[in-house]
Amino acid sequence: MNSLLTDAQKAGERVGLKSDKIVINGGKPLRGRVQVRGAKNLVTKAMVASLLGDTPSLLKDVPDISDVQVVKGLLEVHGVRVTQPNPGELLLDPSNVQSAHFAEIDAHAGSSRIPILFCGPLLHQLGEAFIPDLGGCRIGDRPIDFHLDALRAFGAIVDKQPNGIHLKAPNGLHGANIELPYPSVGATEQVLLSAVLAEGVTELKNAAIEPEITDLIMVLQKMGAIISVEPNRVIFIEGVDSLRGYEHRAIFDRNEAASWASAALATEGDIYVEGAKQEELMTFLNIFRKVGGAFDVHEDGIRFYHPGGPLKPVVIETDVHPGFMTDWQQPLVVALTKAEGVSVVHETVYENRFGFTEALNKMGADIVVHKDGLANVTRRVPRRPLEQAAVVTGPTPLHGADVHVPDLRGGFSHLIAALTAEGRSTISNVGIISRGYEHFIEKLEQLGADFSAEG
Ligand SMILES: CC(=O)N[C@H]1[C@@H](OP(=O)(O)OP(=O)(O)OC[C@H]2O[C@@H](n3ccc(=O)[nH]c3=O)[C@H](O)[C@@H]2O)O[C@H](CO)[C@@H](O)[C@@H]1O
Ligand SMILES: C=C(OP(=O)(O)O)C(=O)O
Repeated sequence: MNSLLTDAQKAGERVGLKSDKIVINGGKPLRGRVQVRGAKNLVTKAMVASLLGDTPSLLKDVPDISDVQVVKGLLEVHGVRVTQPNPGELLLDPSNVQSAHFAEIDAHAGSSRIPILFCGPLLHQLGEAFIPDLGGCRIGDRPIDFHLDALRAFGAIVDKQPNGIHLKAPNGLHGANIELPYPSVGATEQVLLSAVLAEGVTELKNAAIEPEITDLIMVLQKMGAIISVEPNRVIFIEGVDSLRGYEHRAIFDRNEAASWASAALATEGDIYVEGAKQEELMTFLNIFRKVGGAFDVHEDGIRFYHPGGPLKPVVIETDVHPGFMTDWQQPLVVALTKAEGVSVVHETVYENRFGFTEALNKMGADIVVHKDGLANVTRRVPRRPLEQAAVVTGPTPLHGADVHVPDLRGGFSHLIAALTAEGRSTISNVGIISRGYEHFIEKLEQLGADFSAEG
């Protein structure tokens, strides 16, 4: 891959995106059907889990997104044979797992945060691991201290190097008692992927319990792991001697589903999201309804639509599951610019996740970001020192503008904003969107959007 390309161009190139820029003529409601497949936030981790087995794994409903390609490349440099028996399926054969050179690993690390999850499996298989500096969305510092503390507790020796970290486990990994300072998704996955083959029992307190974590636990249980999820965010893992491959259909991408739902509402449209399920979206659906959106739950998907009438302002606090997911707020904020009154979004998970609002303001929105958050005595989520709040005053009609995608969800919100705006918008750096939205250009076409992808 050409090293002069930007991260967004590289991400787009991995899935065959023809252009890093699209021009949208807004003002047309999105109507039609789209399909969501496996969740980026599960599929990539299940791919890493295949490293732990001694027979091949078969993963189904794998979306064609660039983060999947990044993890595929990383597995391949470590000797895993990755093939596609049928569209949307990956067969992952770990029978020849081997060490890779740092430069090779670094070249494949891409814009994803998944490389950090290779630590436990590689330590089990090879006794050492090189992990390059991480990509992923730039939405805060995104430290990896919980990951490294957990790995040290298992007995790993961590050596920080200029471009990444090197880990060794000369005496293998041993079960540990770990309490996370915050229910981090990634750190919980790190513990799961390390503990399943560690000697002895691991007790993890303050674990994340997102649906994608439950799905990963199901994958690991299919492989032969013994994991029990207890009340109050406690997980026990009894280490076993070996694991086999799994066959698994990935949980649907609830973040993509919520994004299309927000697109339907903001554009005053009607989108049937095939593959969306109610249970994992319950918190989103409540807020969607409070804002004025309508939905019908069906067996094979959910229809999201604007039923007419004015949209209403809401107060949202993003949170860990079962709270309002931080990845849902950006697309929904576009609909909030159309609500009659003042909405507030408290972002409590990341310290810098309102970068996308600048572009919305350029398009005519009235969004004020309070960098130190806002006091609110009636709130549900305990206040975190890092949080910010966005105050969205509506309704403000949006007009076309030239904007640059800052991150994955922010990028999708830019697409929606441009689709609702009066006139023409040029959106650059759209390759980032292909990190997590499968075939989004084709889906926009299916929904009748008026746009062209420029070279
Ligand atoms: C690939 C993937 O699954 N990404 C998701 C995952 O990210 P990711 O797993 O990176 O998110 P975490 O849950 O770990 O992060 C939550 C918070 O914990 C902090 N933290 C995390 C680890 C650590 O070692 N130290 C630390 O301070 C982070 O900076 C952040 O403030 O969960 C997030 C929260 O649901 C989602 O927004 C991302 O879409
Ligand atoms: C923050 C996100 O992803 P990642 O953790 O992969 O950067 C996201 O999916 O919105």
